[in-house]
Amino acid sequence: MIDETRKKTFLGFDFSTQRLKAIVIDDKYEIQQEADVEFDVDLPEFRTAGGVLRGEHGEVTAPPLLWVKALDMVLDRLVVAGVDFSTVEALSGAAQQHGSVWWAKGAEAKLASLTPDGFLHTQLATVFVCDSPVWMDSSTTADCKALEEAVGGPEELAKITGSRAYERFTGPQIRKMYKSKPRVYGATEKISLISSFACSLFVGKIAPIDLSDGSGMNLLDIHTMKWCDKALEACGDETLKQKLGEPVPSASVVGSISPYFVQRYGFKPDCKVVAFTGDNCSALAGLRLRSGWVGLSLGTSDTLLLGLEEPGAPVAGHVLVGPTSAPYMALLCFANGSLTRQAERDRLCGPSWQAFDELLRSTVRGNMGYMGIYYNTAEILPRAPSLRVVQDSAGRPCNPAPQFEARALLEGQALSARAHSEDVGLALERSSRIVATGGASVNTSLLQIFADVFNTPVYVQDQHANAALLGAAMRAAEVWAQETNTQLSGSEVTVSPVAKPYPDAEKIYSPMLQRYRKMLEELPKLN
Ligand SMILES: Nc1ncnc2c1ncn2[C@@H]1O[C@H](COP(=O)(O)OP(=O)(O)O)[C@@H](O)[C@H]1O
Ligand SMILES: O=C(CO)[C@@H](O)[C@H](O)COP(=O)(O)O
Repeated sequence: MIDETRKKTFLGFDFSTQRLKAIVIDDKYEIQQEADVEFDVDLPEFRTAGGVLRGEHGEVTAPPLLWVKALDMVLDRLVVAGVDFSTVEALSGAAQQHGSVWWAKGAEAKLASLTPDGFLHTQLATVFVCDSPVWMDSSTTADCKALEEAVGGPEELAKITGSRAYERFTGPQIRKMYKSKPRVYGATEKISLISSFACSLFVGKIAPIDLSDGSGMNLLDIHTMKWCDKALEACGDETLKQKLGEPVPSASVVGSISPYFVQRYGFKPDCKVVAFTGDNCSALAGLRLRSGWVGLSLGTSDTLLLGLEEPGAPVAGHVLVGPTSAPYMALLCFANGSLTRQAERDRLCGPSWQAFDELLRSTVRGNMGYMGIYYNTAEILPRAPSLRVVQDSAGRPCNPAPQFEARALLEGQALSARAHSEDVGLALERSSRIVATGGASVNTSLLQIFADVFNTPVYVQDQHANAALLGAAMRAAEVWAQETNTQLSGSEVTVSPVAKPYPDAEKIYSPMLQRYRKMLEELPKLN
């Protein structure tokens, strides 16, 4: 029997690219406490830039111990913020997608026998076989080709797994490890996604991969919800299935919290741990999009999200298993999001969003014909290397004044999002809305540009600017309520308009969209 009078809270985490965030909500979804740890700033000893380490040939990794140490830190920050962990009924989390964590032999036993008087990071220092390849990695083109060929071509792979082969997807990443570092592969007991790795820390055993994040691997059959044997065979040996474990629905309780957290932080022994999922999946869960609404996540990457009733067969972008009620979700991901905006801002006017905003305000919509493509990192959509292309109104290469570059950058990002969303059949109607979330969703000038370019109003959620984080805590609450047969008195999440398209938006941006498509066609292609 659940004691109705006792205070009940739910804890959510987001292990995203640049930081670890944590939030405590009550059973009415009201936010109680929050804390975060910024990897580059708070944990400089790992020497990351934007949360990652870069190699010479497109390899991008992060040390998993960084995330473990960040968890030690964020929990201590929650203690300082006054969190009473004994009120937490359930917790869940989100994480940057596609990255893989390679556990050494004996790791599971270690997770089960942590002593409460030590930090996690000191006790888990030797349980990882290597650094984790993350979603910005673009070094697996050959593995993508091999996987597509083995399964019967890119269209066939997309039909089965929801995506053609993408460099950052975990299947090609595993194949690269298997082929180029067989000793690392051989020494690995289990392979987790970053989401299931984070969940494992809480549950004290290797946690299962959830179906929604699991469909970002090019390994899962999104129709049968089982691993695709042909894809597994192409990416590893006969031990791969066992290394990955059986995937579970995202709304599963994977266990109770491990004794470590009970003894060290005062959690209840029956605090439930709900499967962790991908950050975009969690954002979709947190945004509660209605029919015709589209999510726009402006984190390190920019992504477009929406719920789907049917999987379809995408020509570009991804179909994932849905994290909540919609059976499937569509995802488009642009690698050059906030970090590119931030780097260009620094170059053009120094480290102030206000100064950047002043630059924007001294230009007009349509930017007098100046247009640009700014890829500071290899782009995912379209597949392209880092580059910069800036043109004047006659289509000539140019080097315009900073204010024109500022607008060219943001208009270019929004035009790219519109062009690619149209290409996958996403048609916005008069009643449509874009609901923005993520770190850059506080920037109303950026949201105004998206509203104009899409000719669609942009809203933000009233409760929190990070739907992935809020979504994690909400999923914990909902799955707990279902499991314990409890009615949540939960208030509805609400959204408010922040940017409305100007009446002449379509007239300005429709011809620019045609020009932008041409610029995209002329980009150098990756092999
Ligand atoms: N006012 C702002 N305008 C534009 N971007 C912003 C603003 N404030 C923060 N950001 C961007 O938000 C990004 C972090 O967003 P966040 O959603 O926390 O990323 P992630 O979840 O990928 O770690 C930073 O890279 C920063 O550039
Ligand atoms: O690769 C993808 C989605 O396919 C990225 O969106 C990652 O999931 C990183 O998320 P953020 O840290 O940018 O939120």
